[in-house]
Amino acid sequence: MHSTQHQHLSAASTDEPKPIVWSIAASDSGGGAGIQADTLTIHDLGGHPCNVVTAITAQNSIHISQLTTSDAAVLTAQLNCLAADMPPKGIKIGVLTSAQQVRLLSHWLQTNLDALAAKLGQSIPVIWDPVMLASNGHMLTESTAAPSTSDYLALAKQVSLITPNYSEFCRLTETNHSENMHDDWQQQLQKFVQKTGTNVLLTGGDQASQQAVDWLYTEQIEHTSAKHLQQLIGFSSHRIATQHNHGTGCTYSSGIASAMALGYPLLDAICIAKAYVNQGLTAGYAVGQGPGVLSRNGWPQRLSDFPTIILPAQQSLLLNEKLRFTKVQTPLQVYPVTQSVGVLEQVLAAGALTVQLRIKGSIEPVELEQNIKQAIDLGRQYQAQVFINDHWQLAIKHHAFGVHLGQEDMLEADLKQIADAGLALGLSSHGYFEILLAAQRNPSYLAIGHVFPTPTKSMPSQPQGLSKLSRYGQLLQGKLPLVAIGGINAENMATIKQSKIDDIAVVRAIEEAVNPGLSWQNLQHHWQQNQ
Ligand SMILES: Cc1ncc(COP(=O)(O)OP(=O)(O)O)c(N)n1
Ligand SMILES: Cc1ncsc1CCOP(=O)(O)O
Ligand SMILES: [Mg+2]
Repeated sequence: MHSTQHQHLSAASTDEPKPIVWSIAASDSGGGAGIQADTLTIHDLGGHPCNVVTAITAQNSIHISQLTTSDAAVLTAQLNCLAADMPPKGIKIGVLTSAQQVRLLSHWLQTNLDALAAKLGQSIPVIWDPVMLASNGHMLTESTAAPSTSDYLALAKQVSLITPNYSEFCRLTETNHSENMHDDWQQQLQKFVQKTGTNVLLTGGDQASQQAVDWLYTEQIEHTSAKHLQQLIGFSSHRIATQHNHGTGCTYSSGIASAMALGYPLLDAICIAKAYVNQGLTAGYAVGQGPGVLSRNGWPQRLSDFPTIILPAQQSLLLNEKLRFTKVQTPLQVYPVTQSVGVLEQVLAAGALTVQLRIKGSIEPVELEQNIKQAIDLGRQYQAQVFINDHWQLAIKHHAFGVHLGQEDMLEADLKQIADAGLALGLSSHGYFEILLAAQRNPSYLAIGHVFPTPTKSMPSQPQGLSKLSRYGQLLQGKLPLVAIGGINAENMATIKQSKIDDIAVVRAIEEAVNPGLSWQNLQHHWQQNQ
């Protein structure tokens, strides 16, 4: 790659305006948690931090010696002043010390959030970390003016996500807290989410298990497959043994707010923030005599820092067995995807070694099977890798080289049967969450899309763009073949090369060409030239 192209890519990501993220939280004079942890997180992940200080603590690494609450006028002045000039693309709420503060903020959000969102032309994610107790055991709510459960409920209804640990969740739901959560925590979680209409991420930080699992119960999430709504989803990582964990919860919630402010949907933002926390804990360090703080090392890029995704409703994905799919034998390079057996034959004759038959719409079963069989026979004739989209049973029946499945199909199909039949498997993904979920199935290649806007398919996700694509490329480079798809053509294909993605898949660039074979050769030539 030319050095000018490298410069172009880094300039493209740094030139983007930094999204403003508000942290509404308490100051930690020790610099490990609260406003200070949020500010470091927001900055480290590429946002501009703004602060609304709810309280000032005199605090070191061992204890809090004083807590001074901001009064209503001070709180309101900060909120209004920022709203007038620095509207947020994400908000994180931390310590609120009193019933008055909780009520004030509920009311302020109810009155102002929609107008701010309208001004920005997008919804504003609000992440509430209902911290009530500091990690050193100090109460952060005033005992004489503690918020009631109905105060908390009113605020819960104004936010997009709440991130309590188990004991905070018990306080929010008025359940008794024992050492470990009660057996019925799943029902409690579901009930609370249904009552408030708000997503809840029950964090496992205060549990003792070897795996640190955070359980999300979803309600409404923008730009996300309907399959993941009203569902329980686990985000699991090995618990990192360190005492330098002061500020973990603040970092997690402000990390989610920052990633959402950068345009990642909620499920992706949780993956990013958890990886950021794990990265910080791994290199945590002491700053006083007590527990130390998380290290700050920028955007997480190590796959091992990212969580394993658990979907309890999808029994097929709970298989412990690692499935082995046939590997792709040659790089996919420019990978044509077409609904026409005629086009498929033309690109094979022109030299394409990997192609996909993607038949959509209503078609007689007999004709469908005939088309699939013809495509597979052509693959044999040209010694090419023919993938069949969606129809995995027919692909197995007629011994295709491989099957391509979308995220939804992946949850329904019998992947073990595909692996046992010796077929290759390509999986689609649209962002970090789906990438991690698909990568856990060990596919032969992973498609990432849609990179640019495309009329070929309507999807809940938004176009990924080149900055996000580069991040996915950095995360997975060398781990499995990566294919970019969506809106790619001769004019923009060179920009994809900068993102460390190995291959590209195209529909219209081939199907709409007067001569599909020649078009494939031209695209392939340009792609190889940019090596
Ligand atoms: C190479 C490649 N990538 C992505 C897709 C999309 O597959 P899927 O998500 O199953 O959507 P449909 O193609 O079925 O609409 C693909 N076909 N090929
Ligand atoms: C099937 C599919 N999946 C993600 S984008 C896409 C369509 C890509 O089509 P085109 O190359 O015409 O933009
Ligand atoms: Mg499909």
